[in-house]
Amino acid sequence: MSDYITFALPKGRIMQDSMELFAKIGITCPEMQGDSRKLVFENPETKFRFMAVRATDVPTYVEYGCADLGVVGKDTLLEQGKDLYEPLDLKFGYCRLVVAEPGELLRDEDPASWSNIRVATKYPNVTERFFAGRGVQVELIKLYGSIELAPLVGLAERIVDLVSTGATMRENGLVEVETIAEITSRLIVNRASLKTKHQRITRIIQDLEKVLAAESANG
Ligand SMILES: Nc1ncnc2c1ncn2[C@@H]1O[C@H](COP(=O)(O)OP(=O)(O)OP(=O)(O)O)[C@@H](O)[C@H]1O
Ligand SMILES: O=P(O)(O)OC[C@H]1O[C@H](OP(=O)(O)OP(=O)(O)O)[C@H](O)[C@@H]1O
Repeated sequence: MSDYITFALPKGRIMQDSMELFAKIGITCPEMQGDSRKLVFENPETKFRFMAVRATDVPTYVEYGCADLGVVGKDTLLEQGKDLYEPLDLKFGYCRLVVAEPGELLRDEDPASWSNIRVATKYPNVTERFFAGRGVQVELIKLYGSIELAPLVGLAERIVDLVSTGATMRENGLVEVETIAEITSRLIVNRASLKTKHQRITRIIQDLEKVLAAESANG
């Protein structure tokens, strides 16, 4: 067993928020500063290792134990449904997963009357579950990015995607129909690591919990 604690972190927007939070409990990695194409960074003094991976791949690295811990959006967890321990809501990475369609289409119809629709999304499982709960049949079109383009070119009139500032929807003439879920980033833990590295991992969770509680008390 490695004496390192390994984190899988998404390369994009979540990486910086994660490292800023970890610094507050003394987890740092000087090797990560500066531009680099490296994918693994280590702090040999404190025995922490950080892997930079695609956001959607974080749960896989943690599930297979290549990483003991990971940070990932709740959207990805809802979509993948993997068996991971999810002890903490880290509160950053806030956005919403919504159903949306062109504004002019919403003016002419009532979404409550939908019975059979086509939806483009990066989140087919969440979308199918959501509409199944409403008794609406969906034809799913799986996309990997720029979902807002689909209604503009007639690929699908409706989409399910993330909204943060709302700028992407607005600039593409789309409006929200309904929120499916509020999203934040979560800490996830490999179940075996929780047993084999119990003391160090429990300490990390408890320390983070204290920082998050203090931050929410300070507004
Ligand atoms: N506009 C946004 N504002 C805030 N958080 C967001 C936004 N878009 C995505 N997120 C959150 O950040 C996570 C990672 O998003 P990011 O854009 O870095 O990766 P991605 O390119 O969507 O994923 P991948 O690289 O795996 O395809 C998302 O899963 C979500 O939880
Ligand atoms: O409400 P806004 O602040 O405009 O943000 C929403 C956009 O951000 C995300 O896309 P991302 O930047 O990850 O690119 P992608 O479409 O390639 O996934 C999301 O999929 C929306 O397109």
